[in-house]
Order: sequence, then C-alpha cells, then structure tokens
Amino acid sequence: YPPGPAWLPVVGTYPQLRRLLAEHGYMHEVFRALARRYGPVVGLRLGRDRVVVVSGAAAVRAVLTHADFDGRPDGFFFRLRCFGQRLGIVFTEGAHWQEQRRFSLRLLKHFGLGRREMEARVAEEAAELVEALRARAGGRARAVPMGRAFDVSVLNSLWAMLAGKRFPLDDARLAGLLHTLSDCFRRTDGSGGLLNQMPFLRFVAPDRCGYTGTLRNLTTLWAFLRETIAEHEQTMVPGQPRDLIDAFLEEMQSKKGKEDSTYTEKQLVSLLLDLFMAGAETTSNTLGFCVMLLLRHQDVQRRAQEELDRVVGRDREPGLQDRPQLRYLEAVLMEAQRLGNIAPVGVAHRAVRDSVVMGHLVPKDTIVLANLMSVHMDREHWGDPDSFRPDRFLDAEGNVKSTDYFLPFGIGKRRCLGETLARSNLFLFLAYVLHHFTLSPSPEHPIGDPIADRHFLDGFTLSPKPFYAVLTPRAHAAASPSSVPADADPDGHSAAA
Ligand code: HEM
Repeated sequence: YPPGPAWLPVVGTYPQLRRLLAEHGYMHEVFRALARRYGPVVGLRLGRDRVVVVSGAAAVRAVLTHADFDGRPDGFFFRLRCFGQRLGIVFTEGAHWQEQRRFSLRLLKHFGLGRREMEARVAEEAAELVEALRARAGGRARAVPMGRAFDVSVLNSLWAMLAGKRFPLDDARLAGLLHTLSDCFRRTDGSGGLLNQMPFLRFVAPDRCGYTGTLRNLTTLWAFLRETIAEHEQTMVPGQPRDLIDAFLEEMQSKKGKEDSTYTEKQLVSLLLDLFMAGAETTSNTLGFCVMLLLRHQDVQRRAQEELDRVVGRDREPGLQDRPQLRYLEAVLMEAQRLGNIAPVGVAHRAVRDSVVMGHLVPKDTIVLANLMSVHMDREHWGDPDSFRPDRFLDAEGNVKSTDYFLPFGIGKRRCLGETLARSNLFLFLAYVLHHFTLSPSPEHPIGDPIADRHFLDGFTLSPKPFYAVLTPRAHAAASPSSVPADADPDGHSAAA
C-alpha cells in the first residue's frame, strides 16, 4: 500500500487529516503537503475506506486512463443521495452507468447539445444576464454582487434541455434551490466526507457529521425534481418528447415490467440530481473565479476587450463563430480554469480490481482521488504556476496551445459529460459581460488577490466567496445602446477607477 500517515484503529488517518486541514485551511492544500512528504501516490485510511491520492501529471494520467480505476466509490453517502441504491450517472458504474451515460449524451445532443440551438439558447441567456446586470448597476458604475451572478443563467442553458423550460433570473424558489445546491457542495469533499467513512456517526452526532443538513438539502431537491417530473407526466404527448425528461418517461414506459430495466422513476430523479449538481455549480464557480481574477488583472481585461472590439466590433453581439478568432479570451478562460481549480480532485474513482500505480499496490475497492490541481500547479511544467498569465496558453503566432497539463474536465472514460455545454457557457457568458461592461474592483469591498488571499470556499468544488464588482457600461454595444449613460467613458476604465 502506498506510503502515508500511520493509521489508528476505527478512525484511520482521519485525526491527522483534520489536524492538517486546520493547519492548511483547504483539503487540496493538505493533499499537496502529503504529496511533498510521501511522493506522488499517498495511501490514507478514512474510517472504513482506503483512500489513495495521486498527484502529478504521470500518476493522474495513469489512473484516469486505466480501466482498473473506472469505478466509483460505493458507500453510505453515495447511496443516501439515491434512495439507498446506486443510481444516476456520476456514482454508478458498469452496465448501468454505460446505458445511462449513453442515453443522457444522446438525448442532450438531440435537444441541442453542441448544436446551433444550444448556442442560440446560451446567447439569449447571456443577453438577459447583461440586461439584469445593467439594471442592478443602475445604468452607471455601481458595485454589484458577482459571486453567484451566473448561477441561474448557467442552469437555464442546461435546464432547457432537461426539462424544456427556463427560470426568470429573479425566481425566488430557484434562488433557494441553488443555495441548497451550493450548501451540498460545501458539506463534503471528493472522498464522500465523514458521513461516508463513519456512517454510524449519524446516530451519535447527526448534526455535527452533516447528516441532518445533507438529508434536508436532498429532501428539498428531490421534492422539486419530483414535482417537475409530475408536470411532465401530465402534459407529455406520446411520441413527441419535448426534453430529456419526456424521453426518459417514454423509455420507462416502453421497458415497463422488464426486471433489468435501468429506466425507473428513482433513476430519473437521481439522474436529474446528478446533472443539476454537476452542471450548475461547476460552470458558475468558474465564471466567478474568472471575474475575480479579471478584477485583479485589469490589463488582461483590457486586452480581452480590445480583442473583442477588433474581432466582433461594437455593432453586434459575440457568438461561438468568433471563437477561433477570440484566442486571447479563450486563453483567459483556460488560465482561470487552471488557476481556479474548481474541481481540485475531480470526482472520486474506485479501483475495480487490485492494481498498481507507479509501483504501489492499490487494492480493489480503494477510493482513488486524482489530484487535477497538482497538474495545473506543476512548477516544473508551468514555471510560474501561481501567476495569472493567459499568454502561457498562446504560441508565438497567438494560437491557442493545447497541453497535457490542462485537464479541468478530467480525461478517460469518465471525463466530464457536460464539457461542450460548459465550454460554450464559459465562452459566451464571459464574452457578453466583457463586451458590455468594464469590471473593476469595488473600493468598499476589496478582495485583494483572490488566489493568494484565498478568497474561496472549500468543498466538493471550490467556490468564490461573495464579492462585488463595479460594472461600467461600455458604449455602443449592440444589445441596448440607448441605455448607455451619456457621461460614461467608452471603455469605462477611468470612470471605474
Ligand atoms: C466548468 C464546468 C465543469 C467542470 C470544470 C467539470 C469538471 C468535471 C470533472 C473534473 C469531472 C470528473 C471526471 C472524472 O471522474 O475523472 C466531471 C464529471 C462529470 N460532469 Fe462535469 N464539469 C463541468 C460542467 C459540467 C456540466 C455543465 C455538466 C452537465 C451536463 C457536467 C456533467 C458531468 C457528469 C454527468 C459527470 C460524471 C461523468 C461520469 O461519471 O461518467 N459537468 N466534470
């Protein structure tokens, strides 16, 4: 078994990890410290679970591209989400996972994923978001909370394919659900957390171990999803599916009575929960990180806006067709993903048989965490990994460079299913916002350097702490030129300063 801290009976290395967490503040920092001490493959024991954390490009690749590690952990926490079973996509494996992943991808494509409909929908959401931000900013430079500004718009672009509708940006119930969702992500880490490792704690200290809060959150989300499914059952027309839910219900009907069918009502709720969770928080957190970084690096923002003005001009909106030319903007997003590391260890894998990683035995059923962040922050490869420097993703001709050291969506068979949607969302939302506004720090709400000053929260994903930006409308943007105040600096830089 790989080297690591010594184990105690029952709790394993849990006390050492808690101590290290108190010292370092974040779980990914703990993993970094452990890798420094024990090497690229570290063996831990958390309660009943063996957990191996692999760091560095070679070890991460070895795990993510090998079928021996294509499993997902099983256990109390993972089953709590799915009515005591293994359902959904994210935490299933084998034939169930294959069938449901294939079905979801096929249906998402059918309802627009990667096609013009998706682009049109994301563009509409981006335009609406710009108008909402303009209203919040009051037409002139005013500090606006930006930490969760993208949540509803991002979710809408996915929800349209799943459930055929969108939410108004000020929908109070959805705001509550998104808050619940965010709370779910903060309550655990990639390994399933305390509740998974020591499920008996729910009888001893249900509040402290997170059981009460997790169950409350899940109950809220299940109720919403079940209501949405019931609405579909009442209004769907057989043979004319409007969205993924309709298509799933039809499949469920056609396979009724078959014992081995994976199309059940509980699977549909779990699948929606998985997509809802995987799709919403990740993209909006990345956009949040990107905006925080641009507030700090005004020169980068200015260059991205100059590129937008040159390629798109001021008389129309940006679109995905501009992407090949908007190379600096693409590099800005890549750099924000590299440095933001919103999924520092991705989603936990499981060894499906005894296997070996870089000379270390990893026994069957070990939970394996691939430390993506260690690859993004590899000093030997990047030179200055702590700096925000989008140019590192451009070659001498200004073309975007690909590299094996950039894997925010993972790699291998379990890589992110929503990458196409996420990348379109990231690109269009950022392009629209920078096309319409100049963002500058709010003197009343300083945040310093978001990475060095750790302006983010830990959890299953990293999430920006609440922050504000001053939004100064830029002149002559296509959406609503009349709403630009007469006294605004065309680029807003001096007004914002
Ligand atoms: C910037 C946004 C996103 C990032 C950084 C991201 C990142 C990731 C990562 C690192 C994984 C784990 C890969 C592994 O297990 O090795 C993953 C899995 C997954 N993601 Fe994403 N994701 C994003 C957006 C989305 C969106 C929009 C969707 C929804 C359609 C989505 C759906 C999923 C699903 C279903 C899985 C599990 C795949 C499986 O187990 O087969 N993600 N994502």
